[in-house]
Amino acid sequence: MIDPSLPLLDLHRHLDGNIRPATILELGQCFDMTLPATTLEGLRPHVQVQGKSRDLVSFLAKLDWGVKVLGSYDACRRVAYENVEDLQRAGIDYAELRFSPGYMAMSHRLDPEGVVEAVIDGVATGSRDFGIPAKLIGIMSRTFGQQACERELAACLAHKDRLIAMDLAGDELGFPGDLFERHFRQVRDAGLHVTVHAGEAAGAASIWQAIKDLGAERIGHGVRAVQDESLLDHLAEHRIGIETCLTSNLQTSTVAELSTHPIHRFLGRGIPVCLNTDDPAVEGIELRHEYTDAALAADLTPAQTRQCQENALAMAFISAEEKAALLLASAARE
Ligand SMILES: O=c1[nH]cnc2c1ncn2[C@@H]1O[C@H](CO)[C@@H](O)[C@H]1O
Ligand SMILES: [Zn+2]
Repeated sequence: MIDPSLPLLDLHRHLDGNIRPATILELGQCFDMTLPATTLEGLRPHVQVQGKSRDLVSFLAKLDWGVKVLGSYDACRRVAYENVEDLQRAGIDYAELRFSPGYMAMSHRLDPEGVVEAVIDGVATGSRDFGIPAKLIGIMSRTFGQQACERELAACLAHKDRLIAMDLAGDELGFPGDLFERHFRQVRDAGLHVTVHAGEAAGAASIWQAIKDLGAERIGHGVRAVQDESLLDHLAEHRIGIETCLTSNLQTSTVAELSTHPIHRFLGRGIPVCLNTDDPAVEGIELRHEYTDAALAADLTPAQTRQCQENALAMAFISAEEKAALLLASAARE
């Protein structure tokens, strides 16, 4: 359930995991590409998870067509802009949109720094046109290795004043966090916040590593924290928030069913947890679904979903003034 007197925030949302199927079709035509289908219905199974994926890596393959059609910086600007329009349509009051410039640049050999500029521009224009505040988090896609992540990071740091944080995403089992310690040293030196995808495909040790060695202030997914009591204590004590994505966890087969999702344990231990979408277009859901249907399937009470809304505000990488403004705006709507 969503409490309308509190702001609705999505803190874990991949902009490049939220490219509209209709836009994929149009851009594919525009760049003269052969797509797996020529109609929306035909394309959907190639760009949207149907039921459950076998594992994280097969889920992630569904994002590929979305970035394959990014044949120009204008195309990148367009999907960034549409992402903000989607926030407005979804009734979201503030979002932290994350994107992997190297992944977006890859298929058409664009310059990742040009992609960063296009995304910044598209989101800024969208924010202005749709009246939704949004901030950007740069992603290093671990799936492509240490060097590719160096290049992604350099592209992001060239525009560090327009980003609030850096993240590490992709194949957690194949590319463990210890490969990226020097990358995150640069991130911290640049004064950016740190959030890391950890404890999704790998275990609690991956979360400890993200906190201790990469400097994570928030954890994406963090499902496997439940394996380690001392980690649960640490998360609660140090106010390290978990960005939970219920439907994503189900679709990646990270959890077998939502009724046994560890979010209850996290909330019960006083760990800051919030609900998020992850890759809305790929999952075929929006944030409202997470707060209603998915929350219901996970047996969350209205008091608990309300707590998640409050936690999201506390966890957001924005100033106290910006948080107060969001609270004020939602209170005024009552
Ligand atoms: O649920 C997820 N877990 C891990 N990595 C993810 C997830 N969703 C998307 N990406 C990764 O983020 C980058 C694009 O923003 C890509 O590397 C994609 O594989
Ligand atoms: Zn994610």
